[in-house]
Amino acid sequence: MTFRLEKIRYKGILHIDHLKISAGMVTCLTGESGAGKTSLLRLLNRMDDPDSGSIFYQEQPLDRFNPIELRRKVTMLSQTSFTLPGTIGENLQAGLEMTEREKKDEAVLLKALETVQLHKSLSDGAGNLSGGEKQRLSLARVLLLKPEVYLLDEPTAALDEETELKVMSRFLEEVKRDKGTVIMITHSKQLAEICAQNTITLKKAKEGEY
Ligand SMILES: Nc1ncnc2c1ncn2[C@@H]1O[C@H](COP(=O)(O)OP(=O)(O)OP(=O)(O)O)[C@@H](O)[C@H]1O
Repeated sequence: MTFRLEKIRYKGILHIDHLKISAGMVTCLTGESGAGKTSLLRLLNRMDDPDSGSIFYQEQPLDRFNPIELRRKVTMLSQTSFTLPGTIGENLQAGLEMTEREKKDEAVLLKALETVQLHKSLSDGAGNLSGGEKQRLSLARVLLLKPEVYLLDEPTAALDEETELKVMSRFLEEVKRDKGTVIMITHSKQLAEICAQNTITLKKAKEGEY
């Protein structure tokens, strides 16, 4: 078990009586716009705390974790991807530096780009990448961090369907090899059908069990 939520109430947005999320699996989070999917991900790495109820990570209460340390293990990739000034290579290394990890060799960076199907050179500038390319760069950046849990908020929304499936199947293969856990918000039914081992569907502010 990775996460267990009990009697969670959050700002009138989330009412979750019981929810368990398994380790080493891909869980897709679906539900209509405004149902609270992003809010739920933010609770899981303590970007926000619930108003009441308990969340456990590996059976430890989440509020006992230092938020910064927790986010090294449970890492969120937000809906809006960003790039820093500089090259693609520098952008990849920056993710490692910002989280106080060792820099990686070029071969490792190139392998991450290949996984996300971003066919660019490490010395290319990151500023001119398209929205979909920036999204893939962000995916490569988080992949290099190798967290225990990946919280992905619509990681491929800017990609066409064919590229989305190709990128995510390779990305998830890589994560599974490292026994990582993925919790991913997606609006793509096809992506959820192909990739998800579990699906959680949130409903708008209604009492209920998931
Ligand atoms: N910190 C906050 N305080 C108050 N309301 C908030 C807060 N964060 C989000 N909301 C509201 O809570 C609702 C759920 O937002 P959330 O972003 O979690 O939904 P979502 O399911 O991820 O939606 P989408 O699919 O459109 O991204 C929205 O109505 C949003 O405006």
